[in-house]
Amino acid sequence: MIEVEGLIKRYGKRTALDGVDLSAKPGEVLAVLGPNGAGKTSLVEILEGYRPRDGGRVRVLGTDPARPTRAWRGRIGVLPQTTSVDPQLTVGEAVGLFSRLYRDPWPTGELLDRLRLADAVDRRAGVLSGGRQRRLDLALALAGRPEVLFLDEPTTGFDPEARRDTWNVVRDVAAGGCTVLLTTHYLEEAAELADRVVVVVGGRIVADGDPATLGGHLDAETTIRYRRPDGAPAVIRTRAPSAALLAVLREGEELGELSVTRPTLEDAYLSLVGSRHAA
Ligand SMILES: Nc1ncnc2c1ncn2[C@@H]1O[C@H](COP(=O)(O)OP(=O)(O)OP(=O)(O)O)[C@@H](O)[C@H]1O
Repeated sequence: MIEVEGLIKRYGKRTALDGVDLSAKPGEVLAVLGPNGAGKTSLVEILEGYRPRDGGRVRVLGTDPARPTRAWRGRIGVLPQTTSVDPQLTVGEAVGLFSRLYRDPWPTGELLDRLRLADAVDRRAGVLSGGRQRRLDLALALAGRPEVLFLDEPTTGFDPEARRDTWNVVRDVAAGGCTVLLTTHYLEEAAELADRVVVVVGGRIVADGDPATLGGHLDAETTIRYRRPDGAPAVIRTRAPSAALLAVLREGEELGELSVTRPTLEDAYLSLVGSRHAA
């Protein structure tokens, strides 16, 4: 669905993408993470056909986005980082207008229901709250039932409930076979949604793997924490958590506040980005 090899993007003397390789299969949800200025938006907008590249091979649904056709555009959905909806249009008008561009659109009423915007159908886009405006943007991205969906920071500024709602929509769309590529600053969002996480730092991919361990980039120690009977805290870091736990239990201790935690995506991300920044 997405194939990228040796992608280069320059702005004057500055190299924003420096030999990026990437691929995504049908129904896969891929999260692109990275600090500000890492090159995420450049990458996504090249794949969407909105920015030219300076080198490398790129195909989305078999087409080079540098030469987009109308038919190809009809098969991809785009949620840009900032809204592009005319603030004077009502929600119903905006979705209706977009739907007419596609051969087999998602029925407007159904789409608005799914995004919890049905009660706002007659409200102007410009007066919606930030979260609802973003959901309207998502409705427009989904209007054509895309095969590949690009989401640039889809839930920035959302409250937790709206974020969970949006995650469910994205999960449903992916379960229907749509490939989703999203950029996000929320590690929780990547951990919840993505089958694969790609970390970009300084225009290069520094890790590509599953969200639990980032493909083994993380030092996979487990932390066991508990309180001894005298109230003193104990912390054990180990690669063999079952054996360590058994050894403690054999001592006959009552383990207060026992917790066993695996490293999180955040740990992996921070260690990757931190070490690169320090380098
Ligand atoms: N139109 C442009 N002209 C010049 N430099 C640009 C342009 N767009 C991006 N850059 C530079 O290229 C680098 C990558 O920018 P890009 O917006 O792709 O990063 P990003 O990871 O999306 O950042 P953010 O998370 O802040 O959106 C940055 O150093 C940025 O300053």
